[in-house]
Amino acid sequence: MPSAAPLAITLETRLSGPDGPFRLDVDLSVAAGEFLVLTGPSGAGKTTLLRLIAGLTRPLRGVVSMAGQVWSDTACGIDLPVRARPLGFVFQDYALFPNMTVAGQIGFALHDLPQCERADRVAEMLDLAGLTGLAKAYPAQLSGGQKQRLALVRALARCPKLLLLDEPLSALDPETRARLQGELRRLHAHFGATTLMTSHDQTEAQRLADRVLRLEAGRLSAASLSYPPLHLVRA
Ligand SMILES: Nc1ncnc2c1ncn2[C@@H]1O[C@H](COP(=O)(O)OP(=O)(O)OP(=O)(O)O)[C@@H](O)[C@H]1O
Repeated sequence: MPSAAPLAITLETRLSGPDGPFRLDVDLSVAAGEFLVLTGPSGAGKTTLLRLIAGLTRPLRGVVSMAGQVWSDTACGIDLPVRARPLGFVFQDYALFPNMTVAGQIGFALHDLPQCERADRVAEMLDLAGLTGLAKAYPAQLSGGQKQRLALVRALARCPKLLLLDEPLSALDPETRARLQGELRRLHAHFGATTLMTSHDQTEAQRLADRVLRLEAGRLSAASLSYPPLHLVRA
């Protein structure tokens, strides 16, 4: 079970939804190594919450800290830039560079490593993603599942403390999606990163997560489980 220093989030901001303005007001503690899935209706603020944690969006007020390091604190004027936060972010649309090879995309994420170390690390990540044979391919030559596996290992290449996944599987066909759920859980276990994922799919959320929370109109609540988590089924 996850342990050690948690990710602690107390954030408040104003959002404007289709039914008018509402407040995102979140107080959340996530254990180190926990896999937490956020569900909830469209427009509830799930993506915004991930963006606030990553430092891509500024909150009205609040604090984000991870393993004792304050990433942002509006009261103290602390706001670490995204690149200074040890996190990986995976978006629904993969966000791959179209003119960069598969190996190049991973190497780019490791640009500050010495060349020989970088090559070894790229090879290791390609192997983990099952993409070694496609190292020289470009994103347009990959299937949806391959693109998403690449986006995942690219985000994990630097061994981030925190992995943020925004609807990472929603663009995939059901079969690929089911397969990638197992891949996600495997990579999560391999890297041990605390993981926060958003998903519209209740079954997916409940099978992947250590804990599922529901975000509705900017407020978090516990979601009840009706399916056994995938990792428990496989154990
Ligand atoms: N910077 C911002 N300022 C004000 N409103 C915003 C801002 N960013 C997003 N919103 C609004 O906040 C609401 C929540 O958006 P968000 O994308 O976080 O929801 P979501 O739960 O991720 O939805 P979906 O499941 O459809 O992706 C939307 O109505 C959006 O237009």
